[in-house]
Amino acid sequence: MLSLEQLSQIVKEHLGLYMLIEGTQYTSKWIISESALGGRGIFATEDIMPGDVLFVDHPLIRGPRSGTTIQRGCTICNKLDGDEFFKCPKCGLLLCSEQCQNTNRHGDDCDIIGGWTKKVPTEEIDDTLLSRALTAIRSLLLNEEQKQLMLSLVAHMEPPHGSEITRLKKYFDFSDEDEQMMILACCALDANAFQIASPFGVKEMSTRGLYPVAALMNHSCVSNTRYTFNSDLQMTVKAVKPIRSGSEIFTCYSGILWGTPARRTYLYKTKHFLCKCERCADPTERGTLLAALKCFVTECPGSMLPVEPLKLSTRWRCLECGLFVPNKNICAVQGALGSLMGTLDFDNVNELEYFLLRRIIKFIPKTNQIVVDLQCRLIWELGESEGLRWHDKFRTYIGTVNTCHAYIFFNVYLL
Ligand SMILES: C[S@@+](CC[C@H](N)C(=O)[O-])C[C@H]1O[C@@H](n2cnc3c(N)ncnc32)[C@H](O)[C@@H]1O
Repeated sequence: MLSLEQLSQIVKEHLGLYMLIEGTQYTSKWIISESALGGRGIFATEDIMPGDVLFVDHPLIRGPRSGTTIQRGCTICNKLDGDEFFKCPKCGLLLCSEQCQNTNRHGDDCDIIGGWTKKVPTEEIDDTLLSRALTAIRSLLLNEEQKQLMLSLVAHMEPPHGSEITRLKKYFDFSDEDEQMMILACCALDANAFQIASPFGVKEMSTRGLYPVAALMNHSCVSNTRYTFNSDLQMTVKAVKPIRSGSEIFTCYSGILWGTPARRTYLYKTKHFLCKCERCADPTERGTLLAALKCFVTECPGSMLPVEPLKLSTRWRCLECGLFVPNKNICAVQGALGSLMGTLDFDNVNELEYFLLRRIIKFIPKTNQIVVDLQCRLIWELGESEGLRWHDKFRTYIGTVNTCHAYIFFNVYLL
């Protein structure tokens, strides 16, 4: 592990190239330091105002995500599967066009993979597996300093990572050294990678990037920054609220509109920690009641919330009639709601609208994250689809969407 001084130096060099953006010099208003949450974090060295750019990071490695349900697409432009897709005869990577095949990026990928001895003919190589492993494979292209930076990031070793690399050995021979580096890259990616947003409406493979400076930011469910990507996949991190000198600068690893049980479970499963931030500790989540469920007493109009939200086995209590419900019953309802959501076709706007207005609202309070999520999706779709404009539907949603969203964004994100 590098010392804080060594890490700060490498980070400065990594960012140095990008400090001058559109003629503006951004001086850093933060340092890397020990965090009370454990490990390192980023801390303000002067008072920071909302809108201030904190840094512009660029990925050490980027590429397809590694989940088993990954979509099949071009490994260069990320376009999703079509008739014209083919495997590169030299390396077996999936491509959509000669143009993508002729890019430097593919040339680099192909040089590494094409340099390995193939154990089977190219047609028999599992291109989906190769795509899942590709981001880690790209770690072999890093120079020594970049490797050092990647290896200085937190890495999740348990449960064991890199099965996609081990499985590749059925198709290729590569050195133990390469294997070790790719597996370490998988561990670093798991702990630190950011999913890269693609422009709305563009159907692309989901991708991720290892942004090493952003990766040093710890999580808070009431983060004080937000990030955006430009077309070159640079990530700009800006403050969204005043940050006092000496305070920690946070990002949010989970969905901000998820209720506490959903956020904490996600953070535990993916980032291996149980968040204890003040939003997680507040049963009402700053009055937004995002996790609320309807009271189990049929005639009671009340909402139920966890009594001690930081305890995984907490009882829940109705705010109206005071009924206590054991955690296992709450989990059963949450599981059933999750299954119900799993049956939805999110591309079908009419189905979503029917589900929201006629079905789900009978079972959960209007403040619940599922209602909020469906409202967001509908606003998005109705605002974008031809002949289905958001303002035409305005009256239907005005009571719920306007007040609910303004309230949630204000309380959760901005305060
Ligand atoms: C992307 S890294 C953040 C930087 C990290 N602290 C370091 O020293 O490099 C993510 C890891 O930091 C820790 N972490 C981040 N936010 C946390 C929080 N709110 N509470 C506890 N641990 C946190 C967890 O170990 C998590 O897996």
